Amino acid sequence: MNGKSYIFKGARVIDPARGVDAVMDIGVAEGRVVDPGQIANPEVVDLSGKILSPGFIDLHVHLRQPGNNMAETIASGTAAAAAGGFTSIVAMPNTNPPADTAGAIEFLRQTAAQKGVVHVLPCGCMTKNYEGREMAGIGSLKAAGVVALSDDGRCIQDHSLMRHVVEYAKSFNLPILDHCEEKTLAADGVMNEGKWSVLLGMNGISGASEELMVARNIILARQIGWKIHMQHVSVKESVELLRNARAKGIPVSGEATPHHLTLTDECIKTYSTNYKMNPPLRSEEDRLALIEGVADGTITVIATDHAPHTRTAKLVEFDYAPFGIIGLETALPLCYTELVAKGVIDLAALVKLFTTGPAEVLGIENYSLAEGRPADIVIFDPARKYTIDADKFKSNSRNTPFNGREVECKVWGTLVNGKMVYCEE
Ligand SMILES: NC(=O)N[C@@H](CC(=O)O)C(=O)O
Ligand SMILES: [Zn+2]
Ligand SMILES: [Zn+2]
Repeated sequence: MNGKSYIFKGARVIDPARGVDAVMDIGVAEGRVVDPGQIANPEVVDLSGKILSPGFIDLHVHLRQPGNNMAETIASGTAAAAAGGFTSIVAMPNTNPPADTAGAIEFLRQTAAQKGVVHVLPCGCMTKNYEGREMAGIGSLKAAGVVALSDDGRCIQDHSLMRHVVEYAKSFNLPILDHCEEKTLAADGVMNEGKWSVLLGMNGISGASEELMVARNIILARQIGWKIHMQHVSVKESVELLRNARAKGIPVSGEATPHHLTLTDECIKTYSTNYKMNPPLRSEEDRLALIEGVADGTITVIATDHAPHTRTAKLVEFDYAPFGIIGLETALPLCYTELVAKGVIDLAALVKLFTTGPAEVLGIENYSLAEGRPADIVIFDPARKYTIDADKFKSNSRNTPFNGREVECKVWGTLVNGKMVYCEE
C-alpha cells in the first residue's frame, strides 16, 4: 500500500507519551511504525543530529475552503501544515458557508481525502449558521465526524445558550474550543487597549473582554463537568484563572499562539496589518505571563491560529484590515528560537506542547511512536539557522509578520501514514 519503507537511523527520538528521549532507530512500513529489524528492503536514512518525534497536532487552523480559496484551500493549507511539521490539523468551522451541518463536514472530509496531505480533523460550529443564537445539530455533526466544537472568530454571548451547548458537547463526548471574547468590552477595537493604543490613537480591545469569558467558561466547565479549551489565550489574567482552575481539577485547558508568545502591541507602531489579529498582540507583561504559563504547565498547547488573508484584503488601512495571520510554517522555528534556545523550556517540553498537549484536549490516547501506531512523524534539525522567506511558503497567503526573521530549527521531513508528505531535499 504505502510503497516505501524506511529505517530512520541516528536521530534523537522524543516521544513524550512513552517518556522516550534517546537516540534510536525507527522503522516505518505499511504506513506504521514497526520494528526496524523486521523490514525488507527499507530505505535507510541517516538522521544524525536531527530530532524525530510524533507529528505535530495543530488544534487551530483556518483552511478557508469553502468560501475564500484565494486565501487558502484544503490542498494549500495542508501542504503548509506538512511543511511546518504538522500531521494533524483541526479545521475551524468559520468558512463560508460555515461548517454547521453534517453536509458541510462531509464536504470537508471528502475534499481532505482527495486533496489533503495531512489529517484534517473537522470541527463543527456550536451554533446554527455560526450566529450565536441557536444550537447547531450537535448529534448530526458528531455522526458526520467532528472532533470538537467551536464558534471561533466569534464567542457565544448568551451564557444560557453556552451552558446548553456545553451540556450537549458533554453528552456527545466533544471538547469545546472557545474563542473567549465578551463583545461589549471588545467594542470596535482593532488592537490591545493600553499605552500603545493611546499613543497610536487606535480603538482598544480590553483584556477584560477575554478574562470575562475565560471565567465564564471555567464556571460552566466546573458546573457541568466538561472540557472547555480556551483558544489563543492572550492576557495574564486568563493565565492566572486557568492556573487556579486546573489546580482545582476543573477540566479546562488553554493554548498560546507563537505570535502572542513572541510579539507585543508595540509592533503596531509600524502600522503593518500583519500585526493585526484577534485577540490582539498584548503588552510585554502579558507576553511574559504567557511564557510563564507555558513553562509551568498551565498552558499545555501551542496552536497557530493560522488565519490566511489575501494580499488585497490586508492592503488597507489598519482599521479596515481583517484580523488574522498565518502560522503553520513558522511555528516550530519561532518557538524553538524564543523558548528553547533562550532556555525557557527544554526541547522535550516543546515537543509535548505540539503533540501530547493537543492530543489530550482531543481525547486521543497514546499519541506515540510505539510499534503498530500510524507513522505520523516529524523530523527536524534544531541546529539549522535560516531566514524566514514567505515567498517559499506552501500557503496561498503571505500575511505573516515574521518574514525576514532569523530563526533556528528547520523541519526536515514530515510523514503521514508512513508517506513522506514534505521533505526538505
Ligand atoms: N484570529 C484571527 O484574527 N482571525 C481568525 C478568527 C479567530 O481565530 O478568531 C480568522 O478566521 O481570520
Ligand atoms: Zn478566535
Ligand atoms: Zn482562529
